[in-house]
Amino acid sequence: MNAVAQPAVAPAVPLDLSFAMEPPISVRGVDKRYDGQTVLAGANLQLEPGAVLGLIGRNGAGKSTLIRILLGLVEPDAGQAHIWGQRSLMLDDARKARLGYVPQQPEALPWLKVGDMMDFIGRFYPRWDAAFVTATLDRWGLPTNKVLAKLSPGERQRVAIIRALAPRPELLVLDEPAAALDPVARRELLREIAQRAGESGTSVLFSTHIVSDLERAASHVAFMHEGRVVLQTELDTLKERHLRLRVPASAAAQLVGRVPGEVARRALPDGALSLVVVRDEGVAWPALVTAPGVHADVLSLEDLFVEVAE
Ligand SMILES: Nc1ncnc2c1ncn2[C@@H]1O[C@H](COP(=O)(O)OP(=O)(O)OP(=O)(O)O)[C@@H](O)[C@H]1O
Repeated sequence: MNAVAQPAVAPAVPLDLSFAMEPPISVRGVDKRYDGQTVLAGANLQLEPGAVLGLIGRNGAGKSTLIRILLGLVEPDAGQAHIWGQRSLMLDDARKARLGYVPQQPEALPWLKVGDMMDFIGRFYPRWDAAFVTATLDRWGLPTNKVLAKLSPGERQRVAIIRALAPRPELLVLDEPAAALDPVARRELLREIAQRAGESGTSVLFSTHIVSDLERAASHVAFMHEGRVVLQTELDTLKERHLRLRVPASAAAQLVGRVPGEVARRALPDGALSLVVVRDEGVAWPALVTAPGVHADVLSLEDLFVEVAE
């Protein structure tokens, strides 16, 4: 009898859930310089199990670099990044198998047809959901018989998203997943992310500069500015815990040092100050909030982004 060639199937990853209690992502005091330029300066980030964390920041703020460091693809100059309690540079197979990543510009295996690439990659993942791949390629109108290199950037990004979701990851990291997507595709993606987090408890980190995407999908938001995460907060309590204060020039001149809970400060043309302050749950606002002439207002997510990123 002729031996029939069988596809090489990766051995099943032993089920080790001992790390499930650890935070999916923990980044502490990470520094990175490129060619003498400081890109990350003491960046911290924490993702709790089941949370959907949107990482927002302007172009060049350091989001992709932080993501690459936390995945162990780039070595930091200082500080530590951990995935489920293990150093990102030394991730074991059990953790890698439960991690999905969509890079900003997916470029892997461009010579393969979409369907062949999915079949090939699927062999490496014990929990690969082939039915999800077929159904989602069809639902998102993606051709299985087209070579990846011939897809549009948006189509390639959607293929990369399906590829990252198919192994049913418990941690999903997406670097600007919506950048090349049209508004309809963006909504579909955000719905998929929110559904995964809600139904399967998948923890998600995605970077973006689109505030409305955060409002649709995220439970938490981290603002990145000039290489640091300047603020990380829950979206539901954002409005109760943050205030913008307009401090008139006369009072601003007497302000010595930082105000308790201060997260951003901007000098206004007339000598007044615009301050953003945060308070912990159950803690009173600083006295400055009710000082004569000080005007306090509640911030929208977009206001807060503008205040911390200016
Ligand atoms: N490999 C590299 N070599 C040199 N400089 C780099 C490298 N990677 C990133 N940088 C620089 O680091 C800075 C931060 O880049 P990064 O891609 O992390 O920012 P970002 O917040 O993701 O930006 P964007 O929103 O535009 O994608 C930029 O000034 C960039 O030029």
